[in-house]
Amino acid sequence: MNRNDIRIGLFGFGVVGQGLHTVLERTPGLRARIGRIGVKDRSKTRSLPPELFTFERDEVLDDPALNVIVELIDDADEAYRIVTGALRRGKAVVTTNKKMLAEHLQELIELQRQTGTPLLYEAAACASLPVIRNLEEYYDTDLLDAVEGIINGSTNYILTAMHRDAVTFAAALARAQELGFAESNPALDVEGLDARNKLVLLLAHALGLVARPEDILTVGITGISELASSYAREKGLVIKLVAEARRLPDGGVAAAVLPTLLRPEHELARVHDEYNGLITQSLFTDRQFFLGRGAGAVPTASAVLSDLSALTYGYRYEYKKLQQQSARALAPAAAEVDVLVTFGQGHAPERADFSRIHEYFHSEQQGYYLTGTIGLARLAAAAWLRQPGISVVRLPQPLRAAQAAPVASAAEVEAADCPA
Ligand SMILES: NC(=O)C1=CN([C@@H]2O[C@H](COP(=O)(O)OP(=O)(O)OC[C@H]3O[C@@H](n4cnc5c(N)ncnc54)[C@H](OP(=O)(O)O)[C@@H]3O)[C@@H](O)[C@H]2O)C=CC1
Ligand SMILES: N[C@@H](CC=O)C(=O)O
Repeated sequence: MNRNDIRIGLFGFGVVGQGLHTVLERTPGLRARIGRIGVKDRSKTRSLPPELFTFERDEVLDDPALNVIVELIDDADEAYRIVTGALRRGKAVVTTNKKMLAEHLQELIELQRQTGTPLLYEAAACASLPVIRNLEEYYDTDLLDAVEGIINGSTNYILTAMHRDAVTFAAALARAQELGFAESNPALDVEGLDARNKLVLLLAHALGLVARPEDILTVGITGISELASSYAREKGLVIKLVAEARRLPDGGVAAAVLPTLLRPEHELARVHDEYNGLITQSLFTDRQFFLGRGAGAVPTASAVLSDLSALTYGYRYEYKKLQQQSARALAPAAAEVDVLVTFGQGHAPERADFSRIHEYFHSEQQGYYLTGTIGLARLAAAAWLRQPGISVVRLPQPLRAAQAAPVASAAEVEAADCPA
């Protein structure tokens, strides 16, 4: 494929698909044209000539006039069929579907190797931020210790609107949907699952680990309590949904997506609206920070455009960290985290799950909270974590290797004076 002859078979003509059309119209220097568009809904009026559209997947995949497939649909199962079908036909693919990628990453890496056909997905993690290719190429030799970021635009938009502008959760979510930031199923955003899927991609390209999404502890923003918000306000902290992956000294990796209290001087505390921010931590460069729009039509399409351009010079992911690392795995049992847990009477967390309880508080009006240290595996397995009426927010300290300390002694629990 050369820069003067990019013939795109496009799937999806929604927010990102139309964004790609806009971006291509305004990009001199790359002669790309959309040859066919696969969509689903026969009743929709389209802004382009009807003969461009089809409802048959194979009409696009088998069209010999098209030399690249761009998959921009919101159905992960159908996206999987499109992407694997294209790779098996030897057609290079660009996709934005992080759910599909996270669920099938190992298989898709294998398929690229078997077919010798590239699959690029810069927009699937952090939309317009150029993170995947940077993690893959720039940090090829200076090995990364951690990535930490706000990697979902909708939840950041909602939290910003609620805390800065005093908008309700429902109104902020509705606006994020109108603006094209939210997933078609917004539960993926607000329950933290979209951030988790993106973290799977970052783990592979930053730390050389292909994780199963369901193995990553994930808490979204729907349960953040009023008491947690007032705790944040009183301490001068902000709550953001943060995804974090960190190498532990024994070689394992701790990873989680958690609402997190951040100090105002933290880079991520100043990431607002639908913006994303990603911090990398490596041995030689130390700390670096990427900032940019994490959702929306044209910003997302700009990353798709960049992938199309990369294909014209033969670029493909080599999954360099996967080659460099041997047998790296998630190790939640070797990690711990400091959390704020708020709860009401009759909804207390299991105190014995904590290795240390730092503070305990009760307010007649607002309920109870405790702060403490808990093993990541313990927290993930805790039945109380998913109970209504209990809210868990990470304290500002990063994930870290678990200390040898035993779980809270009876005396410590007694001293903390928590209710049962
Ligand atoms: N919106 C954003 O900011 C970002 C989105 N993404 C990802 O990009 C993808 C697209 O998102 P977005 O554009 O917002 O979604 P939209 O809901 O706006 O558009 C979805 C498109 O997919 C088409 N579609 C759905 N199911 C099928 C199917 N079975 N066969 C063919 N076409 C189908 C729809 O067809 P029809 O028009 O007929 O309804 C529609 O054109 C998703 O994977 C999303 O996660 C990634 C980064 C940012
Ligand atoms: N729904 C996603 C869209 C981009 O990936 C988000 O809000 O981040």
